[in-house]
Amino acid sequence: MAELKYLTGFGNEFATEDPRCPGALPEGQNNPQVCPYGLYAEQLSGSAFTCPRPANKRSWLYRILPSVRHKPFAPVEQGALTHNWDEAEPEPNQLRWLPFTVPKPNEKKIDFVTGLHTLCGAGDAKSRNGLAIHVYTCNTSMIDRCFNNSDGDFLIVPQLGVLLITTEFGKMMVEPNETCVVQQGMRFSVEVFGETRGYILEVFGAHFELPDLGPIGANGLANPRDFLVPTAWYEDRKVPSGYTVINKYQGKMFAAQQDFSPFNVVAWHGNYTPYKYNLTNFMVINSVEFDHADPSIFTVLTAKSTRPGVAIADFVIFPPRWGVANNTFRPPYYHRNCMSEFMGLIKGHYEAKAEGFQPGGGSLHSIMTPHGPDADCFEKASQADLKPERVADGTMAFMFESSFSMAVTKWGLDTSSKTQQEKPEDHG
Ligand SMILES: O=C(O)Cc1cc(O)ccc1O
Ligand SMILES: [Fe+2]
Repeated sequence: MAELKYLTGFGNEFATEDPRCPGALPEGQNNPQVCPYGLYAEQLSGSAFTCPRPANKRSWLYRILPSVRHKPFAPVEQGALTHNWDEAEPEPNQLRWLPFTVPKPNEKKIDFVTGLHTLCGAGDAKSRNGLAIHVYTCNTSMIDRCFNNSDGDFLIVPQLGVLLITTEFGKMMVEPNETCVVQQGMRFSVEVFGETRGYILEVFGAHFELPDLGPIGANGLANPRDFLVPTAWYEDRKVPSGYTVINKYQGKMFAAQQDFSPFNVVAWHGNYTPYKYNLTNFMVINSVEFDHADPSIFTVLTAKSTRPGVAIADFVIFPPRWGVANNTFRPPYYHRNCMSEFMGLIKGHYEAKAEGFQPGGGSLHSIMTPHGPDADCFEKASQADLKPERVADGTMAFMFESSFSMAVTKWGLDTSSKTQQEKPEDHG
């Protein structure tokens, strides 16, 4: 496949045409009486029409047929995806999962959508406030099927296998150690190339933003120019046997048939787009004299709540970096947090956790659940010679941190990946 081209910048006003159709973008207006090439103009709104300018998001898509040309939506098999937070009793203990099992291609063919499993979450899509954490495990590409999430935005963290994501806005290749965001309502289809696994942070009612930098200044952490946005790409493809548009709406899966590919957008402009980001571009800030800084210094993206400084969810990474602090216990401190902490591991190991935390697995430390380094880590770090040292080289752990008190799903508690929680005697 030819190298994909991307536009650059976080939240910019972009304009792009498939090079096969120069002049497809109307000039000077959004909906001329007749669009170039006889295309249909369609707006996709990502914010209320009346949101203040900095938060106002919409894009104009110029397409061969309008999205409305579909048969009715009807409920379909739900699998392990749910927004029902009352399936299981509350569980305040530390939870830990071994790598989530990926189905072998010769066993059962599972694509990205059928491979979605909800682990935990809170709040709801109806009142537009909350989150869900899913894992996807799949082995097959979506063929003549696309997905759109009417409930919220997906921040996708691939851990195993590359995703080739075709969206209405164009194509993105996303590999482990990268992340991508597909926002509410954007149709996409996922091609995979073998056994594939990753994590999804879904937020309802907010979009991801770059965190404010305060005294850090104008640069640092995830820099806006490193975010990549697809360029327009279309196919003019009739599908007489039926193309399936899957729609997650209020936590339920629906499907509608149409007789053409939805990836028929010849040109688009706007600031409401999917995007991707390579985690190695993160400009890491840390303590250079003493003490362990809070992990908020590693925030890549935040989905803010209406309370200042309080996130519906943050996406935080633990990248390779130098540890230099003097007279300091350098690993994460023991703590109890008024936030929920779900952690996953893309590669390598995480300094503060015992053996059970492996790439492709996860852990949940819920609100006020005590946690911290295991005894071995405590012992070593308390006696370490504090010379400058590389921390976490070759590794990438991450955290979805939320102000919501999350419920764990039945699947999350019953999956064979669920393992022994940390034992008190492992600590301190
Ligand atoms: O619990 C964890 O491992 C995540 C975490 C890391 C850190 O450096 C400080 C606080 C924190 O919650
Ligand atoms: Fe923590």
